[in-house]
Amino acid sequence: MSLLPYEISQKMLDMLHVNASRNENVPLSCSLGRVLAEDIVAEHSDPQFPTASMDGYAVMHSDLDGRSITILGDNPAGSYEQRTINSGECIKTFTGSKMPGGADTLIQIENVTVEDGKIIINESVPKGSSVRPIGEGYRAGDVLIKKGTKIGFAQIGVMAALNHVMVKVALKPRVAVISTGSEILDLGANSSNPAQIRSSNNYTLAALFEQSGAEVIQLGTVGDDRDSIMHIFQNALSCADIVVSTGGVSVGDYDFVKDVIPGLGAEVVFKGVAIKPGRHVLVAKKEQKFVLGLPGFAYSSTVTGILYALPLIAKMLGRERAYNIVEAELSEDFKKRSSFTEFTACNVEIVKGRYFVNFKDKKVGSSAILTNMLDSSALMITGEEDGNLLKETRVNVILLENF
Ligand SMILES: Nc1nc2c(c(=O)[nH]1)N[C@H]1C(S)=C(S)[C@@H](COP(=O)(O)OP(=O)(O)OC[C@H]3O[C@@H](n4cnc5c(N)ncnc54)[C@H](O)[C@@H]3O)O[C@H]1N2
Ligand code: MOO
Repeated sequence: MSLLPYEISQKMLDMLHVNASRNENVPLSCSLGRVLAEDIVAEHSDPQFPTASMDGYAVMHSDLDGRSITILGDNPAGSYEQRTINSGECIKTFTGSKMPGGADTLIQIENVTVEDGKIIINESVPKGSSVRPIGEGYRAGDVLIKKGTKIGFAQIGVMAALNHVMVKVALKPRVAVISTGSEILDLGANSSNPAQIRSSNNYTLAALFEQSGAEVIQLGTVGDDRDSIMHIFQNALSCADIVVSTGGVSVGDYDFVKDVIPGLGAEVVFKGVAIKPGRHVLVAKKEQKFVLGLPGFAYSSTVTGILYALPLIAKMLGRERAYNIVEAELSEDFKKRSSFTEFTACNVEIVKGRYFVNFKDKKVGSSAILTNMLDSSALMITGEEDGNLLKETRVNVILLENF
């Protein structure tokens, strides 16, 4: 079986045309975790007027020379103060109030004594003190949040401040997930013999895709039966943008998925990539939809889900990239196991702003070991040309948080 180099498989994936223009309007309060389908531009500056940031007296700084200053009255927050002060005058002004015209400084209540309708300055403050200038936060016309951004708490707050009651977000791509294999038992199903294996792949992948912004259609498990597999794939294709299956793509007598996918009328983009784990991965396209046949092993299916499904989901959402790759330094020697591009579960530590990689408690074995991805794990990438690597070598790692 000839295997495609990893870099070429990624280029081919990247060249696939993906429909990235579908969007909907949702209430701001329902938009957490969704992906913005438009730039958020400030319609006004923040603040729109010079605004007090302390409770005190709005004054002319040149008056703070020890003289007493006459209080004209109160200016509570929210009132549209129209008065202008002249030299020798002040207005009691509160945190959040628009500053009166003529005032350039706010002297706090704690710094003055009030006597006979006047303030006496006990301790002066610098010019402009406790006044938020126009545009302190942003100016009208500033692009505050870019299209393609995943909405988090800060984005929600900024959009609320701009009175975005509704938000235009990318439609969630629909991803159907299927586990194949006669030996696998779906969650909660009774076991009839100890050789059966509890299915984890369809749940791992569903969680991974949901975390990446997709809507998941969980289709459970199907046995190694050509007709049943064909039937479940046809159903999946009728309702999903991407169909992702695990198992049945290698060379065994019961590996039917690799034959069923072309039988669906899907065009195989590639099958077999020089990666470890996941060399049997199959990517196919049918019109605007995609079918991914991932290998059955739990670690292989998760890694190939990250490498081949997440970029499609990200593109459909209009996001720039599916995951973050950072440069890190090996804290220990690393033994490469194959001549393929390898994705090795590792621990990532941040020390003084730099990433370091170690393999403490990571087991070396088959591609079934999903527990290697627990804790603060990442995937270290070593290329086809790499051999064993010495401590302190710089490597690239895929961070597995914040998809
Ligand atoms: N003669 C060869 N044998 C194998 C080759 C090969 O090239 N020649 N490739 C090996 C590699 S590498 C992989 S990866 C697997 C991939 O095989 P399949 O995709 O056909 O997967 P299965 O055989 O169906 O399952 C493999 C393994 O994973 C377990 N599994 C399956 N589904 C689930 C699930 N939903 N949850 C948890 N675990 C699952 C399954 O029980 C098997 O143990 O083929 C190698 N063989
Ligand atoms: O393709 Mo397999 O995933 O190398 O174990």
